Parts: sequence; structure tokens; C-alpha cells
Amino acid sequence: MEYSDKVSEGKASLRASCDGLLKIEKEALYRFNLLGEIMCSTLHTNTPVKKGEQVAATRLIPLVGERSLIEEAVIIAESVESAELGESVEKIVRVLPLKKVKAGLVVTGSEVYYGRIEDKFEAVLRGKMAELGSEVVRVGFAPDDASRIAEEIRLCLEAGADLIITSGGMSVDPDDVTRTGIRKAGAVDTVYGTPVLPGAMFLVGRIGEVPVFGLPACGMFHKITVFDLILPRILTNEPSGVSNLPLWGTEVFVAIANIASIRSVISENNPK
Ligand SMILES: Nc1nc2c(c(=O)[nH]1)N[C@H]1C(S)=C(S)[C@@H](COP(=O)(O)OP(=O)(O)OC[C@H]3O[C@@H](n4cnc5c(N)ncnc54)[C@H](O)[C@@H]3O)O[C@H]1N2
Ligand code: MOO
Repeated sequence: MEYSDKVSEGKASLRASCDGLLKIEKEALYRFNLLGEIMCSTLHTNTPVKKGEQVAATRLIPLVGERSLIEEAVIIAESVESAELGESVEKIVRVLPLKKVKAGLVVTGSEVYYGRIEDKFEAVLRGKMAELGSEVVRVGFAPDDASRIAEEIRLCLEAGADLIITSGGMSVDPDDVTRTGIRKAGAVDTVYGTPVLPGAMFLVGRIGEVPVFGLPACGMFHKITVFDLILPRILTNEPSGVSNLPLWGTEVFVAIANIASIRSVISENNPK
């Protein structure tokens, strides 16, 4: 975080010192604001932010106040326990840098594969990865055939992908076989369904330590979907982050549950 060295209109502003994911310790912020004559307002926690962006501002509301009030505010601001980490983080407002990953994309759909319609997904996903400082190492195309989808996922892994994203084929039509393809590729701990719109038919799982995201077609039509909520969180070094993938089976879903609680888990025998 960077703090403004000048106070303007009685307010001091806090800016992100790097690109990353904003973390607000809400309980501590609440106690800070309960002091009454001093306030701090922030952007929402888990918002991706850019270096230099203003993320919070604080002021003494009556402009002049007792020194003891400031001292109390400083104690609250400096003794913060992170709700997610369960440990001291010494800041109410933090920006976590994002890890750079190499994504492998698998665009599914026979109508795209056989050229009946032009693919619109690749450009969207390339843009979203680039926006967060990550890159795409391979883009594979597969028809509505689970084995072909699995094969394209395997080729992405061979190309060094440490994140797999599939697009389309996540709904209930007979040709929606992307989930089966993801499972054929060896994905485990798969969770299908989130209480987020757009994105209710989103899937998350892992192949070894590589996260796999199955995006329903809404990922292409809407600017923000569940994918945009989860992706930056996966790229941090917090428990939900890519560097802690051994924890994936349970803890990552607990962390993600703040924004997308688990609706259903695919069983071995019932991939739909
Ligand atoms: N009976 C139901 N149908 C649908 C439901 C439902 O609950 N019950 N939910 C809808 C919602 S919400 C979503 S989201 C979609 C999920 O769709 P899919 O992920 O299966 O998407 P597709 O069927 O593969 O494609 C939908 C549409 O988009 C076109 N498409 C797909 N991929 C591409 C691409 N790469 N480039 C350009 N266009 C693409 C595709 O041709 C279809 O027209 O399900 C709803 N239906
Ligand atoms: O399943 Mo769709 O992903 O709800 O928008």
C-alpha cells in the first residue's frame, strides 16, 4: 500500500503499490469505523486493482479531534487478525500480488470446430488472462466428443500449462460433454455448480496440481462471470492460491465459498 503524503480536504488516501487483489479485513475495519469520529472507506475485498489505484480513504470526521482517538485507531489498524488466514496480518487494507500462470485453453463445440461459426471465446479469455498478467500457452479446439476434449487438455498440459480452461458444453443438452471430457483427462475433486449468475454451470477441479475451470458459454457473452471472481483468487499466494494446490480438495473451496458456495459435487457415476 502507498499512503498519500498530503492530506486533501481532510482526507488521506491509500493507493495500491502493485497490481493485485485487494484484501480488506472487514471485522477490523468495522471496529475502526465504530470509533465514530474517524472513518475509513474502501473498495470491496477481493477486487482486482492496478498499481496506483485508490483503494481506500480515511479522515477525521470533525477535522479536529483528541489525540487519544487517533492512538486508539492506530492500535486497531495495526493489530489485525486475518479472517481467511487465521493469523496476524498487521494491515486492514492489503494488496496481494498475483502469480503469473500459463493457461491452456480448450474451446469445445462441434459448430466451432467444423467452422460453422467463428470462435469468440479465445479472444475473451486471452484478454482476461493478460489483464491479470498471465499468458496463454496453448489453444486447442475439440468437437463435442469427450475423448477429443480430454486429448486437447492433455496436449495443453504437455505444453506446460499450469491452469486449464475449457469453454462451452457445460449445460444439459446431449452434446454437452465437456464435463465428461474434463473427467476423462483425469480431473478430480470436481465441483459443478455455483450460486453465481452468470456462471451457475461453472466447474472447478484439478488434474494433479493443475486447476481446471470449465466455463459455460456465459463466460463469452458476459463481461463479468463467476470465472472473474475466482481467477484472481487462484492467482494469489493465499490458501486458495495456485502455490497451495496440495490444499485444493477442501481448503480452496472453503475460501472460494465466500463468493460461490458449493452446490453439488459430481459423483464418479453421475458426471451430469
Ligand atoms: N435446458 C437448459 N438449457 C440451458 C440452461 C439450463 O439451465 N437449462 N442454462 C443456460 C445457461 S445459464 C448457460 S450458461 C448455458 C450453458 O451453455 P454451454 O456452456 O453448454 O454452452 P453451449 O451450448 O456450448 O453454447 C451456447 C451458445 O454459445 C455458442 N458458442 C459456444 N462456444 C462458442 C465459441 N467458442 N464461439 C462462439 N460461439 C460459441 C454456441 O454455438 C451456442 O449458441 O446453457 C443455457 N441453456
Ligand atoms: O449456467 Mo449459466 O452459467 O447460469 O449463466
